[in-house]
Amino acid sequence: MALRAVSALTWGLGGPGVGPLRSGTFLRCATQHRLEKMPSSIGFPEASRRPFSSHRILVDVDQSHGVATMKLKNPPVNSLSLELLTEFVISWEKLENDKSCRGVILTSNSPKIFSAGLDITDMYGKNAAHYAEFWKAVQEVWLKLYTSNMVVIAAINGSSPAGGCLMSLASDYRIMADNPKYTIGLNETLLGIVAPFWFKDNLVNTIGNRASEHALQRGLLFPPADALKIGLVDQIVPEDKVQSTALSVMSEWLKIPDHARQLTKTMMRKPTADRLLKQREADIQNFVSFISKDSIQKSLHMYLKFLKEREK
Ligand SMILES: CCCCCCCCCCCCC/C=C/C(=O)SCCNC(=O)CCNC(=O)[C@H](O)C(C)(C)COP(=O)(O)OP(=O)(O)OC[C@H]1O[C@@H](n2cnc3c(N)ncnc32)[C@H](O)[C@@H]1OP(=O)(O)O
Repeated sequence: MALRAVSALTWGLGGPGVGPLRSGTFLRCATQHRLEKMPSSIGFPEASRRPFSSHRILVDVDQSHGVATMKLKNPPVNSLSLELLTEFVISWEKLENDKSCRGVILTSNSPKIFSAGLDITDMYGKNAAHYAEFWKAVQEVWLKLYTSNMVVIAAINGSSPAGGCLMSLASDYRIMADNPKYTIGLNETLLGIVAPFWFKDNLVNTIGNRASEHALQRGLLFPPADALKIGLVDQIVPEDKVQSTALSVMSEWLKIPDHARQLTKTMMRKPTADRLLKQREADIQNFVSFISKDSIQKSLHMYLKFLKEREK
């Protein structure tokens, strides 16, 4: 009975005003019925799985439930290199174009590390053209995640500093493994660099202005319990429950009619995304000139040295 009510609502609202979303909505309603019958804590049945992958991205689409799991796979620390970012965009577009895919769980293939953030070696000792290409790819990944029509859930199964935190922030919901050894946050200032305005905007939209001011200036990295307290993550769960919780949360989100959720998401996020879109080229130029400075290159050099030499 409840299933029918959801579908009637969805289709009833699929009028001329939501034209571009309509056909997707019909397809997605069929998926929705099956999804609501799914015991949410189980994995995907083999028969309906359609995996695809590239060197650094593994994707497993469960077609019958309309949910994909995307895993970052760039050992040793899942740094967001130009190659990974490029492959990410290609895989993401594939999912966006797959009308049966309504939600993505973003996670890591490595134990202990969700992502070490932007690959510092892409920001150090390269030329201006490389920095520009790299930054454009960083922008593109953020825009894709932040403005996606799909439900995006970050299953943060390890540490998630800086760019790793940004990917999580761009998701709709964040579930983190409750292990005090893991941390999450925008720690750019600790590297002697500055989080750009759109990292800051995404953080402010998530945890508020005062908490962002504090966290950003000090480059704070929060253990899960503290991240939960300030709203940087939405839920913390035992390490072995991250994926099953993500599936369960996804099934709740997918009960909402797609077009209504998507329009609401757009209403909430478009002004922030537009701020970057309006000055995308200037933002690239800012990054290139900032990162090329001798003082910044020196800071990055020192930080890389610190990472290599610190006691484990
Ligand atoms: C007027 C205002 C103007 C403003 C203009 C603004 C313009 C924009 C400015 C620039 C903005 C840039 C934004 C940057 C965002 C980022 O994401 S920067 C990256 C930040 N990341 C980090 O600080 C994380 C660093 N890494 C770690 O803390 C740890 O590695 C780990 C993730 C916790 C894992 O620890 P562990 O398992 O112990 O592994 P390690 O031994 O430390 O590392 C293994 C090897 O990996 C190398 N490595 C680690 N992180 C990175 C990385 N991010 N990039 C590249 N390489 C990395 C590490 O050095 C080890 O290397 P080897 O010793 O050679 O094995």
